[in-house]
Amino acid sequence: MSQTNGTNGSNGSSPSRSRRQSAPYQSVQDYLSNIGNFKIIESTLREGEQFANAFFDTETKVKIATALSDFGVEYIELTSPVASEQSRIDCETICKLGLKSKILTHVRCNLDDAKAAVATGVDGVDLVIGTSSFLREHSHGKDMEAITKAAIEVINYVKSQGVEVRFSSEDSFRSDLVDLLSLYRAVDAIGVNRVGVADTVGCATPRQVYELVRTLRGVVNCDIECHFHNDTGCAIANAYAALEAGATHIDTSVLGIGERNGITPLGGLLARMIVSSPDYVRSRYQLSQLKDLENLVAESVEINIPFNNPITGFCAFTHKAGIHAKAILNNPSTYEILKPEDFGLNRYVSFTSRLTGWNAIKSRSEQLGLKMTDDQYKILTAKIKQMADIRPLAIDDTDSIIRSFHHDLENGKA
Ligand SMILES: CC(C)(COP(=O)(O)OP(=O)(O)OC[C@H]1O[C@@H](n2cnc3c(N)ncnc32)[C@H](O)[C@@H]1OP(=O)(O)O)[C@@H](O)C(=O)NCCC(=O)NCCS
Ligand SMILES: O=C(O)CC[C@@](O)(CC(=O)O)C(=O)O
Ligand SMILES: [Zn+2]
Repeated sequence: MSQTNGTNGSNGSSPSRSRRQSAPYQSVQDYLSNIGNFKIIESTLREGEQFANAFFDTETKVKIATALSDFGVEYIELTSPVASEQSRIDCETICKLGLKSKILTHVRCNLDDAKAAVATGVDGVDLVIGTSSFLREHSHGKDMEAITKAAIEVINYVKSQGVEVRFSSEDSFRSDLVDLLSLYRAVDAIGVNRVGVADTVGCATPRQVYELVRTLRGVVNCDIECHFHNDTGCAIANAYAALEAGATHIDTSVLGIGERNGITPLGGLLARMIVSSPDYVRSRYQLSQLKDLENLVAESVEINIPFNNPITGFCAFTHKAGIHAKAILNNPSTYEILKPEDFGLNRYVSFTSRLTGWNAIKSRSEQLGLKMTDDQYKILTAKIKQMADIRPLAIDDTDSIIRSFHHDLENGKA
């Protein structure tokens, strides 16, 4: 595959014109929308530890937390200190690193857990309690009145310790809306910093998310955090819909790792957001570190990065079909909404298949320093297609065909 630097084909159009071209379906922004002003609560070290393959020793947690902070996420959420003695020690260790990101830990909504959380030295405590009938009946057994009472008691305690506090309702999308709004209103009234909406089972659609968050935005004054599981493949779209509706914070994990098939992935969310809010995303996050960050986490939990991962999947910036290749070589925006250079990556134009066209072969020949006429490139392309019809060609194979064709031309044999 040949690499292009993405600089050819610039059309030199005015900023407003190119903005229109890059986002043709963007409408005038809704006044509620936070797509250009959101914060990331990075939960690889909490939700991510719930991923089936995850085992993070202290050294790995420190490496991941440091990499996340260097990347620029605003918050890092850690496993509850009551989960185990090592979890508690690790939480204290990470708090003492002096990272740029604020450190949070995630605990059940009870006083004992909250005291253990505050004692670790975190900047904030994320409280959670299930509000759906499923969880009220089968998880903790509390009714809405008892949940509200516990929430108020625990939030007041955390606030009294001078620590930021968030209150989230687990399984929000299968909870009664009136119950939910009354609970959020009650915690907002006592000064909670954020309320959290959680699609715990991944059942919500973007439209449902938009409607719930927009309604909630009218009920509370505090920030709104959203957490989306990916069971039905909507986790990134739901995060986007939440921001459009006025959510302020989105939970992510690197590669989306978490309970079952996980949550909104950090890279996937940024792929979505950089298209909508390029200046905001480029100014806040060290995008060229994304690949290393994903590799670090992938190695830690012993998985491969999926081929179709946004941004870092091995073929995310590979263009194969001849029609695409020609246009990409003229102007990368023809078939790319993301710019690989934003992430310190390169694009590749394939020139080794039966789908290859002569423009790609011309480009590759020129990279090899071999000049021919357009008609000669076309004959050469036909030969490559003939070979590629028989078996997949490697780059070296194709380069050899190009070189030998050119050599024959020079020697009057072709
Ligand atoms: C938290 C933890 C230490 C509790 O362990 P445990 O006492 O052995 O209890 P179990 O895990 O079997 O059951 C969960 C308990 O939490 C209670 N609970 C569940 N959600 C709760 C909530 N949001 N607020 C308060 N209590 C809650 C349940 O009622 C149950 O209590 P029980 O002892 O009366 O049965 C353990 O589950 C753990 O290490 N968890 C890791 C963190 C985690 O589960 N995170 C998921 C995200 S919420
Ligand atoms: O604190 C939140 O907002 C989300 C919490 C949680 O991750 C809890 C869980 O593991 O079930 C969820 O998905 O509901
Ligand atoms: Zn979750």
